[in-house]
Amino acid sequence: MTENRERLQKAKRWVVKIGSALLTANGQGLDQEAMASWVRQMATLADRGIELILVSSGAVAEGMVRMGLPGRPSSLHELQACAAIGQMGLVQAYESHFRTHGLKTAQILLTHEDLADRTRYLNARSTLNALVTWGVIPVINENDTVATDEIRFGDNDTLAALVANLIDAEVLIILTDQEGMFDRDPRHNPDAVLLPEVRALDDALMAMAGGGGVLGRGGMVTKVRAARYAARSGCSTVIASGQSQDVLVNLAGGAVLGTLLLPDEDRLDARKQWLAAHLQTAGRLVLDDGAVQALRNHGSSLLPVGVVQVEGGFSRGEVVACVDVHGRQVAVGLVNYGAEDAAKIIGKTSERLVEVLGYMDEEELMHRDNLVVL
Ligand SMILES: Nc1ncnc2c1ncn2[C@@H]1O[C@H](COP(=O)(O)OP(=O)(O)O)[C@@H](O)[C@H]1O
Ligand SMILES: N[C@@H](CCC(=O)OP(=O)(O)O)C(=O)O
Repeated sequence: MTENRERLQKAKRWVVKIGSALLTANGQGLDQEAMASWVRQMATLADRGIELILVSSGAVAEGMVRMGLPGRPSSLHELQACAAIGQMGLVQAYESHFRTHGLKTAQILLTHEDLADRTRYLNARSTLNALVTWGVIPVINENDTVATDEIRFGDNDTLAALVANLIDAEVLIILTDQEGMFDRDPRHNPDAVLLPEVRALDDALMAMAGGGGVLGRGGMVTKVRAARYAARSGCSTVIASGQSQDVLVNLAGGAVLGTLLLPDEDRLDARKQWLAAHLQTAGRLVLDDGAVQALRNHGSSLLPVGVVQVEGGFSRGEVVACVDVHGRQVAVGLVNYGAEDAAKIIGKTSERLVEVLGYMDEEELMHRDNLVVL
C-alpha cells in the first residue's frame, strides 16, 4: 500500500476538487477559514514544484446565501442566477487567499460541450497548460449560467476527472466531508468501514457508493465514476476529508489518508480520451452479443453485421454510443455512416453494402482507431 502512496509523492501535476458540502460550512456561506487553509497548503505544494489545478464547487450554495434563500431553488433559471451570483464570491475569495501567498489565479468556466468539440477541447488544453506553465492556479467550475441538461457535466467530480484527462494530471484529489470512501454510506451506517485502497475499475465499488447530502450533487457515486474516468489517462484518485488537518501536504508526503483509487496499467491515448469524454452522444447503436465480444475482447472494428438497431439522428463523423441489447454502454466512437444509411446496412455483411447503398465509403460502421471500449 505504501508503495502506491509513494506514487503521490512523485506526482508533479495535481487536480484538486473541493465540493460544496465542504466549502460552504453547512450552508452558512463560504468557509473562509477552511479556504485559507487549503490555499496555504496548495501554496506549499506549488513551492515544491507541483503544478496545481483547482476545481471548486460552491457557486450555487454561496449564491443561495447571498440571496437569503432557504433552500436550493427548483427552477433552472433561478439556480443559474444563483450560480452567477455565488461564482463572484467564490473567485474573489480564492483570488485574495492565493494572493497572500504571491500566487495568481485564473477563472475557467466550462461546459461539457467545450470538451466534446475537438477544437475547443484542444484550445482548453493549451490554455490550461499555458496557465500551469506560468505558475498560475486555474480555478475551474462548470459554467452553470449557460449549462442545460444537454451540455452539462452534471457534477464537479466528473468535471474534475475530465480536466485531469485533459491536462494529463497524475493525481486527482477529491476533497469532501467524509474521511474517504466507506463500504457503505457512513451518514446512514455508523459501522461503515473506510476503504484505504481500491482499484478504480473494480465493479463492486458502485454498489457501495451512495448519493450525496443536501448541498452536494453527486455523493460517492459520482466520485467513483470520476476516479474511473481519471484512470483512463493513468491518473490516480484520492477521496479524502477536506477537514483533516494539512490533508494536501500530508498526502504529498505519502501519508495513508482517505481512499486511493488506482488506475489499471493500460492508458488510453489522447484522442481516445477525448472520445471517451463524450458524456452525451448523437445517437446509439445496439450491438448483438457477437459484436460486443469482438469489441471488448478482440479490439475489433464495428461492422454493420453486428448491429441490431440504430437510434437517433446522427450524421457521419459524429460521436455515437454502442450499447448491448440490455442498453448497457459498451463503447463510444466516430461513426462512418449517418443514421439513415446506417439503418439500411445493419445486419448486412460488408459485401452487400454497395448493393444496399449504391456506394461504400468504409466497410466498418466504426473503425477500431476511432472507438473506445468503456
Ligand atoms: N460509500 C460511501 N462512502 C462515503 N460517503 C458516502 C458513501 N456513499 C454515499 N456517501 C455520501 O457522499 C457524501 C459526499 O458527497 P457530496 O454530498 O456530493 O459532497 P461534495 O459536495 O463534497 O461533492 C457524503 O457526505 C456521504 O453521505
Ligand atoms: N457548479 C456547481 C457545483 C455543483 C456540484 O457538483 O457540487 P458538488 O457535488 O458539491 O461538487 C456549483 O458551483 O455550485
